[in-house]
Amino acid sequence: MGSGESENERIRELKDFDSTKLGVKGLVDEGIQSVPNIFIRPPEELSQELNCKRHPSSGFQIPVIDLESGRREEIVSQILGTSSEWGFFQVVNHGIPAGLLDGVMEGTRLFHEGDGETKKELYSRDTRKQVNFCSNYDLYKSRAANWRDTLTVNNLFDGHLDPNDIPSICRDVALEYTRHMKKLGDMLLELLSLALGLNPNYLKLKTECTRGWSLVCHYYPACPGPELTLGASSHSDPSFFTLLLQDQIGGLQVLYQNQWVNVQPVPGALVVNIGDILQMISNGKLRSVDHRVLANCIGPRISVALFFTGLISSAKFQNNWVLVGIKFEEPKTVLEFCSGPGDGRLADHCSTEETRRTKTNPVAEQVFAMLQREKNCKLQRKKSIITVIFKALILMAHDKSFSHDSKPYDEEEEQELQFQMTENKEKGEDTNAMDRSIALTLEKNHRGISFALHLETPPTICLCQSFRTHTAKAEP
Ligand SMILES: O=C(O)CCC(=O)C(=O)O
Ligand SMILES: [Fe+2]
Repeated sequence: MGSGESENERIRELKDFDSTKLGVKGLVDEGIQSVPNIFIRPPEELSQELNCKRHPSSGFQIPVIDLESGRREEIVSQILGTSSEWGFFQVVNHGIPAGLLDGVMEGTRLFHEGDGETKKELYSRDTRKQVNFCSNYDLYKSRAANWRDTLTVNNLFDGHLDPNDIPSICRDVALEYTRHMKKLGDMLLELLSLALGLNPNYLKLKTECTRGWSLVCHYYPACPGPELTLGASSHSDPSFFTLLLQDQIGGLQVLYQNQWVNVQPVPGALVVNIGDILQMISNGKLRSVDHRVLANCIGPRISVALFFTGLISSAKFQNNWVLVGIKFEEPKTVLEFCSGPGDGRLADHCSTEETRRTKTNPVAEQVFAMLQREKNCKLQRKKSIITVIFKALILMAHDKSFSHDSKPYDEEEEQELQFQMTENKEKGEDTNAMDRSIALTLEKNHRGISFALHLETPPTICLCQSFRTHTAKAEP
């Protein structure tokens, strides 16, 4: 079979799988005895894997932090140490009732093992829908599908989540779980702020990141050929940070010193991992580390992740964040970050030697000048200005000089980082709101970070949310 033909065959298989709307669990229920081709990892990846141990027996262990032990300073220092070294830690004595942890796992199991019709109705590839069920959000983009199904509940817009959209079988427990976890999230944000040498309320007030969240309930069915596929491919989380509850089966691995290290299940513990945004705004002091989940023949494995992403909401605009340079390569960092005139505290704490030296940023100044001049211009014009700004940001990330009159970027870079511009959907009394704020998504590697640009005085670029955008496009 020629490569064109085999590609067509693959797309047909993907579509067949997708159209069942029952995910991997549906395949298993049908009694399949081997792993279908669409799930099999590329040969070079598999052979690489065989060269290193799939189940590492190294002595490495992700730190487990007891939140009720000893002095706060000690806990803060442990969190700083592990967040900068591993990007991961586990917490015990976190205050979430054991019954609630069991309840949310059971709710997840009941949903995934429950009524097929409910699953079909919720099946969608639109990751921004408030509630959706899906197998492999990146099905048509990834090289191999993962052995996993997922129910997602999104609370990304202020007060927009209608509890009735959550499947009744897990509705109450999901809501109670997120209420409790938000409190824990806020407590961890205090510790993370202290770890960065900031006022304990700093990250909570500046990012409001625990107000917007995605609850992601994974189900990894038992797999007939676990060595051929993965439960979740290697990725870093596009969140501020993530709180994860896993069952006792195991399979989650973290990349540490170029080795995959198991995140050993600890009864009652929650896994905390730093996401891309916290890595960026801390200029890499806190690390967002790649992790993955192995497929397993003794499943199902269940895990529940809560991504704190921040709200998409005008409340963010009051923060006056100005983000003037980001870097997507490892280590992902913000080259320059400040939060409005006279308040560059986070930048002061986290900026690199280089950004500290060049306190004012020529690109930022040009951007501000442009925005000030164009404050009352039409939406179309604003969009083109924003495009220029983002090209500037990328250029900064690539360390090139930028002039708004010259041709500021090369086409290849533009292709690599695709722009998607969306008008801010926010509705309200104020009919001008849409004209005054524009959301924009910067996408790389099928993941996106979205920013909102507010054209009031002072003009601000706000980091709104980071999310996987790969589902928005490329569905054949
Ligand atoms: O299931 C797990 O243990 C991890 C899931 C995960 O990494 C994610 O949802 O981003
Ligand atoms: Fe993850």
